Amino acid sequence: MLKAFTEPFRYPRPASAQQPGARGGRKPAAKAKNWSGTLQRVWHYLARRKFKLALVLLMVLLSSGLALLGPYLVGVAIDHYLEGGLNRTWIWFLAGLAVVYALYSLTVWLQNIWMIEVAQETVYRMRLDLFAHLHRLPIPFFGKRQQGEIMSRLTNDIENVSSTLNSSAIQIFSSVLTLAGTVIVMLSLSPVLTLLTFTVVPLMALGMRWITRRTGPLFKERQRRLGELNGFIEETLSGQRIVKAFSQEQRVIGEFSTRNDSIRLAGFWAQTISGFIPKLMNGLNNLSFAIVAGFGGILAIRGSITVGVIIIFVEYARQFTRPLNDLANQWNTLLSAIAGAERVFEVLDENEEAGDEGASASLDRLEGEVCFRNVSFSYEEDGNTLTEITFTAHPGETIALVGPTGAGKTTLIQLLSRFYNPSSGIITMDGRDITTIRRESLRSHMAFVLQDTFLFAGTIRENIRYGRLNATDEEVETAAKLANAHSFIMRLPDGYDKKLETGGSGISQGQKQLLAIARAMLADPAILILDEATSSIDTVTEVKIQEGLNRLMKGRTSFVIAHRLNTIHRADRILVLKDGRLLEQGSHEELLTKDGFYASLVK
Ligand SMILES: Nc1ncnc2c1ncn2[C@@H]1O[C@H](COP(=O)(O)OP(=O)(O)OP(=O)(O)O)[C@@H](O)[C@H]1O
Repeated sequence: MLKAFTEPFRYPRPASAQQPGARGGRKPAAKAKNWSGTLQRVWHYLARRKFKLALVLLMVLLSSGLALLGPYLVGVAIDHYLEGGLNRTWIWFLAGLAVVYALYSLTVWLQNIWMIEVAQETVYRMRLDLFAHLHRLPIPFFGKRQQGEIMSRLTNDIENVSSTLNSSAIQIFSSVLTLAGTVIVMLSLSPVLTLLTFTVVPLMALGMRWITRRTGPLFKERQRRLGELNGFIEETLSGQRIVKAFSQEQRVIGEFSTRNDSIRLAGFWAQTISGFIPKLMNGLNNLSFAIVAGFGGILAIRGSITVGVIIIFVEYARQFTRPLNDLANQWNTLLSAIAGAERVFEVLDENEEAGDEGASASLDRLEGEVCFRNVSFSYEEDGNTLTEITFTAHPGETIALVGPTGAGKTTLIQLLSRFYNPSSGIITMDGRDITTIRRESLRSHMAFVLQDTFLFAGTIRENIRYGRLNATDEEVETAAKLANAHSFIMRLPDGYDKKLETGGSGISQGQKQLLAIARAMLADPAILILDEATSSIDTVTEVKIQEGLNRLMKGRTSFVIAHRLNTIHRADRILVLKDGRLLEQGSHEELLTKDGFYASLVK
């Protein structure tokens, strides 16, 4: 029972937090840049549950105190037995000991569940804040970073913080307390025996340092290679069609095998070397046990200490090496959690979509007049993607954007929807500078039908309703009818309730386009942005799409990135872009007469 009592309590770690191979919680310590700042911000989250946290701390204090009291009472009980034999007082001692054990278990259990509650609430908030913040970040942020990398902050890094808060944080705190308490009680009982017990500490520290210095870089290397392997898996799975189309399966499997093997090797050495830690600790523990027993025995024979004190020291010697071991184990976990929290805060510190601070106006109505006045823009510091663009689109007009690849057609649309702000010049809608209008309000008057229509996992009905969330079922169906999507939807097994998988696999390219048109129809915008599909669609569907689009564009100012000659033909105005400059503008006939760049493109 004594052993069970003094056995260090291990907080259960969620399976996902266990690093395969990082035995004993020894994970690579990614370096945190600003310790105190990060801890303060984590504290800010934790402080939401101050009362619970205070209870946890109280329980940690109590359990640490009880952990010290147990062995002490055992020693005293033994001395008492040696002196007075089996009597009433001795029975009371045993009963007291049982109460101490029970209270210890209770306090540990309470601190554990309360801390889990606080930790889960903390990471729930952090996750929510991060996700909401990601949705307020400007588009360039997503261009600069890999999707997988952002995802890993939302999942791995937050999980790292979560598991550390769940377990390591209080384990470290209670280890420090137990260690301090043990040393104080040991010193008060026998300073000589305390010093003798401590002779193994420098050996432990040196041994641990020697081992962790070698395993740290190995675990880190293993994590790095694992990260690279994840990237490789993600890439090959999402590019599966290309892998198969070019018969690259064997090469891909070969490369995977090489990468996999390098992880195996790094993991093998990291674990083999770190496997010495428990052996070393055990050996040194036994040594300190022998020292206490041997020298304690001599001291007892001389009468300077009692047998009970030797028993207490034996237990304490065991007890103080454990917190040391725990501290060493948890340290790396703590460091990597701080680094994880830092990565989360790094994203939280990213500026939200710029420019909305001064944009307080909202648009109740929009006629749809769009003006570009000397608009220039560049993605990079230097260079110009668009230069001095000036044109006016009157309400209800269809504007076709044409030009060779890389001319700046998409960029012009990005500026119009305020995904980016112009470097110079001004864009107005109904005469108002669009930088003064809140983005949300501005975009509520716009709808997009893009080449790569994104359909979410959900039913067809839900996907169309994305255009206007409060639309009724009837409105959804009316929009689908106007978009020419109704007939194909009705032919599907579950009609409007057919479930689509992410990306809309299961329906054809043309059908996706029809759904996108229905979605835009439902949004009923004043301004429409169309990116005409370049992929060939069968003639029947093509006609349906065209009909749907014609109905959609009626009465709205439409910008079409046009690829088909008949779309361009029908446009009220054509903007001809080349190398970021607006070379020509006018109707098809006007531009042909001009016999410039457009005429040469048509020819
Ligand atoms: N996020 C970005 N960061 C840096 N440069 C970019 C970015 N997006 C586009 N560019 C560059 O800006 C220029 C204009 O690109 P844009 O996509 O507007 O051309 P486009 O006319 O739409 O071409 P396409 O018809 O091929 O789609 C190109 O030179 C392109 O390389």
